[in-house]
Formats: sequence, C-alpha cells, structure tokens
Amino acid sequence: MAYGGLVVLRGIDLDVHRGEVFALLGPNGAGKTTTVEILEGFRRRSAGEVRVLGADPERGGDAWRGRIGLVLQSWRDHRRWRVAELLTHFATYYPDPRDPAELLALVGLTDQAGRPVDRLSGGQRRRLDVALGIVGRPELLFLDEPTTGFDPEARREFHVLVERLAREEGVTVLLTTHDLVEAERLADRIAMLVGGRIRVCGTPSDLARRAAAQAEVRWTAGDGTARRERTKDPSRLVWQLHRDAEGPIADLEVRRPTLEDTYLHMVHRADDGTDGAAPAGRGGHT
Ligand SMILES: Nc1ncnc2c1ncn2[C@@H]1O[C@H](COP(=O)(O)OP(=O)(O)OP(=O)(O)O)[C@@H](O)[C@H]1O
Repeated sequence: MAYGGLVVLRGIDLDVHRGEVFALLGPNGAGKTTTVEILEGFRRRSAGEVRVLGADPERGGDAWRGRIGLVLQSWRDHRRWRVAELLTHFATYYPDPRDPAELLALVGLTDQAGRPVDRLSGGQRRRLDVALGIVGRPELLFLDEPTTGFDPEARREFHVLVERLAREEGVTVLLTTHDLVEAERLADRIAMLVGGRIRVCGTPSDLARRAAAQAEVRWTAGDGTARRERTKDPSRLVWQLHRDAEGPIADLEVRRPTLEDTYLHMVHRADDGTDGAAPAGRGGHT
C-alpha cells in the first residue's frame, strides 16, 4: 500500500481464523489503521489480494457489510443525539440487532442513556463506539485502538466484554493496539507490525518463548567492573563464573527478556533501518 509515493505497507501476508482474536500490534505510524481500513473496504489498496468473509472488501455489498462491526479510531459526529436514541437508530439498520437497553448495560452506559453524546467523557464515547460496533451482532469485529482514553477499570471491563464476544458468541475480532499488555491479554495471536512489515506473528506464548530464548546475565567481576552477557544457556555461564570466582558471584542477576523487550528491540531496529523482517502469515483468508 502506498499513499502517492509513500509506501506504508510492504507485503503483509496474514491469515485470521474464524472465532479468533487477532491483534495487530505496532507503534504510531506502523500501518495498522491503513491495514484495517483496507480490510474494511474503506481504502483502496495499491496492490495485493484481500478476502474478508469470502469477499474482496472493495466489492463487498450491503449484506457483507452487515456482517461486519467497526469501532474506528476517529469519532463520528453524532453530537446532537442522545445515547439510547443513537443506539436504537443504528439498531434499525440490521436484521437481528441486539436490544439497545441490554447493550447499554453491557458496555456500562445505562446511567448515560438519556445524555447527549457530546456530554460524554472520552472513555464513555469509546464505550458507545463499541456498542455501535456490535449492535448488529457482527461475525467479524474490527477494533481500531479501542481502549484509547479508557481508565484502568474501563479497560478491564472492555477486555472482559471482548472475551465474552469472542468466547461465548464466536465473534472474530481484529484488534489494533500499541498496548502490549492488551494484546497479550486478549489475543489468540499477535502480529507485530513495524514500518509496514510484519516482524513476528504467533500466539502470546510463542512470542514470549522467542523473546526469552536468550537470557541476560549480569554480575560484578573480581576487579569491580559491572559485566553483562547474553546467552542461551545461563546456567552454564553462571556455573563457569562460580567456578572461576571460586565462590559466590557478586551482584548476580539472570534475566529473561520480556515480550516488551522484544517489541521495543524490533521497533528500534526498524527505526535504525537494521531490521530484516520475516514474513509472518501462511497466506489465506478469513
Ligand atoms: N491518508 C493518508 N495519506 C497519506 N499518508 C497517510 C494517510 N494515512 C496514513 N498515512 C501514513 O501512513 C503511515 C501509516 O499510518 P497508519 O495510520 O496506518 O498507522 P498506524 O499504525 O495506525 O498508526 P497510529 O498508531 O498512530 O494510529 C504513516 O506514515 C501515516 O503518516
């Protein structure tokens, strides 16, 4: 995908399975929204092949669109509407909508039902966005940075809601986020998108295992200097140090990198232009 001469996606190949929560994780400007807009049919791709629920999004009709729920990054302008009215109005677009009152309870907006939309807080607006996104009982839900502006409690409630939609109702969720904790908590699989390329893709535990493959050992040497070494076999290194020191190793610390370390490492490598991105998906479609 290129905007004029600016290439922003460089050969993304991914495959989201039915019923899974898939997180596209990446820093600002990585290309997450562009990817999602292409999948939603809002943006014409420059090249490549895309299928979403069996259709090319550029040619998806009303019936196709009705099977998809969207929670976009930018707020649509419905300021003059009251919360419950807006939701009830949106419900009429769909053949089998959720009950607006139940939905307000589900997203924690019952007390704000009669309030005009422009009097909601940022987090409450986001919850309303989510309610609007799921009122039509979508099979596939796109959530573009859904928890921006949420306080920790709202974030947790939102996570529980997404888990419920996925586990109990079998909704496929494609989520974009730059919050690693959110991706780890919610996603069955995570793709890290940096600089328009997918750097890694796998389950949170796959990614954590990859991240932790090399441990960092830190200690203070006999001459008082601080030392650090990365190794796949920290117990061996510690054993050697212990033997060489003929006793305890000063300030010994063995640390496995976290997923966050790996993510930040990838982001920095991409910034430096020293990355060698690997293809992530197996090709295919939802
Ligand atoms: N309409 C547009 N015209 C030109 N360039 C664009 C347009 N939309 C996005 N871009 C550029 O494409 C790149 C990817 O942007 P995109 O919004 O897809 O990233 P993102 O990962 O969603 O970022 P964020 O986390 O900040 O929302 C950025 O360099 C951005 O400046």
